[in-house]
Amino acid sequence: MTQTLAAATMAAYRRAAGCIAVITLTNPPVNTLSYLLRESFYETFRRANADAEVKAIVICGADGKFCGGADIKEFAGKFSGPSLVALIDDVEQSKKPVVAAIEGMALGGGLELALGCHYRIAHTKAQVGFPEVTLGLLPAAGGSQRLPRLITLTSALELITTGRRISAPEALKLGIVDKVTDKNALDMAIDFARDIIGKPLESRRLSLRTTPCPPDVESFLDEALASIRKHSRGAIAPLACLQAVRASVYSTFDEGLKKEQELFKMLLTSGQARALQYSFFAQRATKKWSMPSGATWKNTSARPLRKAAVIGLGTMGRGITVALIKAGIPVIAVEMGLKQLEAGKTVIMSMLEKEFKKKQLTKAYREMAAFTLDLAKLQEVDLVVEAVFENMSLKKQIFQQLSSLCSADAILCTNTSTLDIDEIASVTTTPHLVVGMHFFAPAHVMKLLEVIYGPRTSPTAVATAMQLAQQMEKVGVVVGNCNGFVGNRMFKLYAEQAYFLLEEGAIPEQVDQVLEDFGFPMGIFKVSDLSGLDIEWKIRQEQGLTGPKQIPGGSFRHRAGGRYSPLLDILCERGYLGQKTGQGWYLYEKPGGRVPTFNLWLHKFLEEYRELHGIQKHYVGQDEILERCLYPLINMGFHILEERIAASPEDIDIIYVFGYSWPRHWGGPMFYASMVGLPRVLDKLNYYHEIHPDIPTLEPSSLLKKLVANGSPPIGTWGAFIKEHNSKL
Ligand SMILES: CCCCCCCC(=O)CC(=O)SCCNC(=O)CCNC(=O)[C@H](O)C(C)(C)COP(=O)(O)OP(=O)(O)OC[C@H]1O[C@@H](n2cnc3c(N)ncnc32)[C@H](O)[C@@H]1OP(=O)(O)O
Ligand SMILES: NC(=O)C1=CN([C@@H]2O[C@H](COP(=O)(O)OP(=O)(O)OC[C@H]3O[C@@H](n4cnc5c(N)ncnc54)[C@H](O)[C@@H]3O)[C@@H](O)[C@H]2O)C=CC1
Repeated sequence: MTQTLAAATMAAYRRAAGCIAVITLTNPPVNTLSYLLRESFYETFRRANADAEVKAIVICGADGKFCGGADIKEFAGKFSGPSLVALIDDVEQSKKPVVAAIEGMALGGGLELALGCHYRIAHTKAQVGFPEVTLGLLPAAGGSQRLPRLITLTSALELITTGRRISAPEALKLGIVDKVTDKNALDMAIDFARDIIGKPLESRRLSLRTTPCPPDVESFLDEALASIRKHSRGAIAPLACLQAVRASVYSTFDEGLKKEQELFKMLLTSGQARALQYSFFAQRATKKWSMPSGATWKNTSARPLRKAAVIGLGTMGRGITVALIKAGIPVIAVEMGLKQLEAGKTVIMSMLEKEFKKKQLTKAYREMAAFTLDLAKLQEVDLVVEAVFENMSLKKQIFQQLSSLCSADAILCTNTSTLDIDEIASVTTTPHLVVGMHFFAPAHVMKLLEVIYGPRTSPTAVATAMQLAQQMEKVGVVVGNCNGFVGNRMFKLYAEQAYFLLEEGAIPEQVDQVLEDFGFPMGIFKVSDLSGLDIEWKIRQEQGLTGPKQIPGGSFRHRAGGRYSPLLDILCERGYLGQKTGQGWYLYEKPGGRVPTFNLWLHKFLEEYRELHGIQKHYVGQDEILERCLYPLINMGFHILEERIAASPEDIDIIYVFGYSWPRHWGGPMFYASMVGLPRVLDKLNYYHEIHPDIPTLEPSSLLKKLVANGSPPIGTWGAFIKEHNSKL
C-alpha cells in the first residue's frame, strides 16, 4: 500500500511544445504537498531549471486538481523533507518564467505555490483560497506575505482571516489570477508560457513588491482587529492571520516571513489547531457511516429520489420543503387545514423567492412545490418527511395512513426530535423503510441532519437518507434510536444544569456570558428565548414530566427519579414563551423583539422561588457554570458511545459543531473532554455528584471511568475500548 502510494506520489515531468517543461503535481486524491511530493518537486524543478532546452516551466495538478495544500496529517508529526517555503522561493527566483495552470482548486499551500509562480492561469470552475484559518493556522509558506503584495489589503485580509474560497472569475477580478479560461487551462498555460519566454520577470516576483496600503492604514488595521475580536468567538488563528498581514505592511518580505513562521509555530502547538484539524477529518469520517449490522456505503445503495412529500408545514416543514427543492427534488406539501396550508404556502413561496434571488435559481424551482390537504396525492412519491406536532399518537396515525397510501417502496421519514422511531414504524407494513431524519431549525439553513435508524430500519433507508443529506449539502450523521437521539439527549442535560444553576443562585445573564465566552454564539437562555420556551415545555408534557399527563409519584422539584426544575414550566404557564411573547428569561421591547434586556420580574421571581423552596443561594462562579453545563453533556456522550447509539466520538462532535454551534476550535464535546483531560472531567463529575446526589446524570459513566483507568488514551483509540467495554456487558 505504502509502495503504491509512494509510486503514485510525484512531481511528474514532461516536455511540451519543445521548450516547455510541464511539472504535474501528483498525489491523489487532491495532490497535497506531502513530504514525498515536496521531495519529488524539488528534484524535478531543479531538473527543469538546469535543462538548457527548457525555456519556461508550467506547473499543474494531476486529475484536474491543481493542489489541495499541505498534507494536514503531517502537522501532527515532525516536519521533514524540503520546506515548502524554500521550494516556493526556488520557483519565484527561477530565471525561466513559471506559470501555474490551475484547474479544480489551489488551496492553502497550493495557492502559495501558485503565488510563487510568475503567472497564474485558471479554469473558470477552479476555486482558490487560504482555508488555513479554518484549520487553526495561517498561510505559512509566504502566503500571508505575498497575497497582500498582490491585491488590495482589504481583500487579502478578508481572504486570509476568513478562509473564504473564491471562484476563478472572482480571483481574476481581485488580481489573484492573470487569466481565466473555460477551455483547457493547461493548454492555455503552455501557449502563454511560450509567449513570455525572454520577457523580464522582476515585476512578477511578489516578494520584491511592497504592500499597497489604504491612506490611513493604521486605523484600518485597528478596525479590522476590533472586528475580528468581536466575531472570532475566542478563536486565535484569525488574530494571528491579522498579525501576519500587518507584518506584510510594516516589514520587509524576509522579516514578514519570519513573523509568519513564528505565528505558525505558536498556532501549530495550540490546542485550537489540533481541534480544528480533528474536526476536518471527523467531518469526512461521518460521511463513511456504518451500522452495527456492518452496513456501509460499500455494501448498500441509496434509492433514487424523483419526488418527495412533506407533511406539516409549520416551522420545520417549511424549511424542509425549501431544502428539498433547493436540492432539485419536487415536493408535495401537505397540511391538515386550509388555513394552515395557505399560511405554509405563502411562507414557502417567499422563502423560495429569496433563494431564487440569492442563488439565481431558475423559475422552475418555484414551480416544484405543490400544495394539498389530501394525503392520497402521495401515491407516487419516493420519500415522505413527516413534520407534524411532536405527538406520538398523531405521528402513528399519519404513518398508518402513509403505509396504505404510498407505494410499497417509499421511504418514510419522521422529523421527530425525541420520539421512538421504532414505535412509529410499528404501525406501518414497511418498518424497514422507516427512518428518522432529524433536521435542525431553520431546516433550509442548518447544516446538520441526524439520520436515525431503529432496530428494523434497513441499510437502504439509511443510505437513501444519507444520500439525500449530501444532495441537500448537509452533514448527515447516522445514529441509533433512543430518546432525543444524540444531540437532544445530550442537550437536555446542558439545559437542565442551567436551570439548576438558576435555582442555586445564578442569573441567566451570568450563565449566558460564560457560555458565550467559551465560544457559543448565544448562551442557553438566549437560545431558549429565541426558539420559544414552549418547545421544551411540550416535550416535557409528552414525556409525562408536567401538565395534564404528568406521571404521578414525583414532587415539585423531584420527578422521574431525580431532581427536576419546574422553572421553565412556570414561565410557560404564565405565557412567558421567549421572544415571541416579548418575555422569557429576558425581557424584549415587544413581542417578536430581538434584543434581550434585564428581566426584573424574573430576578424577583427567582428570589421568591428560592425562599419558598428553602434553597440556599450560593455564589456560582465561572468555572462552576462551565463545568456544570458542559461535563454532564459530555458524560452523556460517553453513555451514548457505550450504548453504540453513536458509532464514534467524531460523530458526536460533528453533531455538536454543526447542529448546536459548539465552537469548532474546541473540536466538539468529546474532543474537548480529551483536551481538558479525562481525569479532570471524571473528578469534577464525582465532585458535583457528591454535592448533588439527587442528580443521577452527574454520576460518571462507566466508559469514562474505564478510559481514565486505562491512562486516558487519545480520542482516536477510544473505539477499541468501547468495543472491549461492550463485549463485556
Ligand atoms: C515550516 C512549516 C511551513 C508549513 C507551510 C504550511 C503551508 C500551509 O499554508 C498550510 C496548508 O496548506 S494547510 C491545508 C490547506 N488546505 C485545505 O484546507 C484544503 C482541505 N481540503 C479540502 O477543503 C477538500 O478536501 C478539497 C476541496 C480539497 C476536496 O474536497 P472533496 O470533497 O473533493 O474531497 P474530500 O472528501 O474533502 O477529500 C478527499 C480526501 O482527501 C483528504 N484531504 C483533503 N485535503 C487534504 C489535506 N490538505 N491534507 C490531507 N488530507 C486531505 C480528505 O481527508 C479525504 O480523505 P479520505 O476521507 O480518506 O478520502
Ligand atoms: N421546531 C424545532 O426547532 C424543531 C422541531 N422538530 C420536530 O419537527 C416536528 C414539527 O415541529 P414544528 O415544525 O416546530 O411544529 P409546528 O407546530 O410549527 O408545525 C407542525 C405543523 O404540522 C401541522 N399538522 C398537524 N397535524 C397534521 C396533520 N394531521 N396533517 C398535516 N399537517 C398537520 C400543523 O398544522 C402545523 O402546521 C416535531 O416533531 C418537532 O419535534 C425537530 C427539530 C427542530
